[in-house]
Amino acid sequence: ELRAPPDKIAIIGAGIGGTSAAYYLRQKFGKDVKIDLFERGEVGGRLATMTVRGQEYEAGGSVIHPLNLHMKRFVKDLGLSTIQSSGGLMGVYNGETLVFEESSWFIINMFKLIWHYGFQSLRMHMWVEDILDKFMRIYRYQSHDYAFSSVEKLLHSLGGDEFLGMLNRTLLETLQKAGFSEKFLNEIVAPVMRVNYGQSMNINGFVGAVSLSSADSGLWAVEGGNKLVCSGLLRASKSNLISGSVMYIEEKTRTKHTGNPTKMYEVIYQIGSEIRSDVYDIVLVATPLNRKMSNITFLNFDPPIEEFHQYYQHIVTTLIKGQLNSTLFSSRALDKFDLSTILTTDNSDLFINSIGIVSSVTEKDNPQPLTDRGYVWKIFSQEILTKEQILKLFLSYDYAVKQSWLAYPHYKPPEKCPSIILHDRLYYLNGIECAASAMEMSAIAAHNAALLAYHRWNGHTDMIDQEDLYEKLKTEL
Ligand SMILES: Cc1cc2nc3c(=O)[nH]c(=O)nc-3n(C[C@H](O)[C@H](O)[C@H](O)COP(=O)(O)OP(=O)(O)OC[C@H]3O[C@@H](n4cnc5c(N)ncnc54)[C@H](O)[C@@H]3O)c2cc1C
Ligand SMILES: CC(C)=CCC/C(C)=C/CC/C(C)=C/CSC[C@H](N)C(=O)O
Repeated sequence: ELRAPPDKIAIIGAGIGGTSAAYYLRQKFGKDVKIDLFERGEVGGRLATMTVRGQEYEAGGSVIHPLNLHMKRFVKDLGLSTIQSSGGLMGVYNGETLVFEESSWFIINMFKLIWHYGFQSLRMHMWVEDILDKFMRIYRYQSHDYAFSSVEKLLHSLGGDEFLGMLNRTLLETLQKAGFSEKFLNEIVAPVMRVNYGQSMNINGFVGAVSLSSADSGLWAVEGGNKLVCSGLLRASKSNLISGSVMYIEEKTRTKHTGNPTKMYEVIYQIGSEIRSDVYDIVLVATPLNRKMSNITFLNFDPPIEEFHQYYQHIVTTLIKGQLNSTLFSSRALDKFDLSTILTTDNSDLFINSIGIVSSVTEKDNPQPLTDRGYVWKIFSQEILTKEQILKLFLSYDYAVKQSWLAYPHYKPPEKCPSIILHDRLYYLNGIECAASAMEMSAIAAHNAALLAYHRWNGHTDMIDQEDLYEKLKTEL
């Protein structure tokens, strides 16, 4: 019942979304389809490293959850190795003092948490676990080849109205309703949102839960850099990398070798000063669609493709090798200061969101000071740090590098996610970021888009937007 596979597929963007789409499209459509992957920057996109004194450190997407099964699978299939994220002790600074400090003794830590916040930390853990449990259903659905035509339908199939409700309410509203105290929210939850998404608790409840899951143990990264997954998937998918910038996509009618006039997509792109074009049966857009980030124009579509104006949050990653000025945070001298990560509260009025010691992408053990004059610290801030600000943070430093990002959507519930199907055979992956931006979310969107493109090409409508999948697959056991 299968139609002949398409001749050519284009994917725009070689981040984790685009490269995993290439991998899954190859699995579904087989070896004969030609897959072109367009990338105007570096393969990896928001997975990138920066170098300090000859060592590489993650500058963008850095930690992966132990239950992120697509990322786990890629690493295994590609023969890559992993590094466990080193714990270290965390403290929370409110602009005046450290309102919470972890202890290296598990039991003392427990007592501290209970003393400060009662059993809220445990309740929060259970709340996140319950959401993760439902979220994990996606792997079952995808392993049975089911696909969804919108982000909302995908989320509904996992967690029903509860998940859709989370998209439409702020994390603050959701957690207040669940009875968490102001103190716990301000001193623990808000700092986690600031380090992960550079935003307040006014982000949507779903991305809030994803963010809180990063407090689980067992986080990991890829040895050599997470971007190795992208270059590995590109190779494994036997796709053709075109290092150029896509400017326009236009619908065109072409006569194929069968002699039939066929609707196709012309992709017009720039390499250096040269403009080229090629036509494709299927196109997947794997980059956020907005003027600042991808600047792709859709020409002559009837009806026109909707314009996307999603605003992405500006975040700066700065890496500094130096000696922290611990007195900024505590009256203790540096030799008594054992925190390796400092988060900040929303009202801290500080020019940073967080600061923490980081390991290089090859360090298997706990981070080591590069010389006796200091560790490498990673700082997240809304704006580029001035020299005066760096000198406030460090007693001395001898190296600083920075990278500015349009990092993730500026979350503002209620969220209306962009469509996955932009046109007949034109698909958009990054709409999923409106629910939550993370490597695994891009991989899930990529697998879904590959399945959707495959089923729509072959007319398998029964594999798309099936309701009650959880119950159906349960009885299939
Ligand atoms: C600072 C930071 C920290 C993060 N930390 C984590 C983390 O710890 N864990 C986690 O899971 N996630 C994290 N994330 C989020 C994660 O990195 C992203 O969700 C994920 O990498 C997005 O991948 P993507 O492939 O969808 O998009 P991208 O990586 O943005 O890929 C899109 C690609 O398309 C290319 N492109 C754009 N326009 C065009 C065009 N016109 N023509 C050709 N190519 C084009 C771009 O150059 C880019 O390479 C972090 C992100 C940032 C910025
Ligand atoms: C998608 C699911 C279920 C889980 C992903 C959990 C996760 C790893 C979230 C992190 C998201 C994120 C944007 C983190 C940014 S900062 C990361 C880190 N603290 C750093 O210092 O770089």
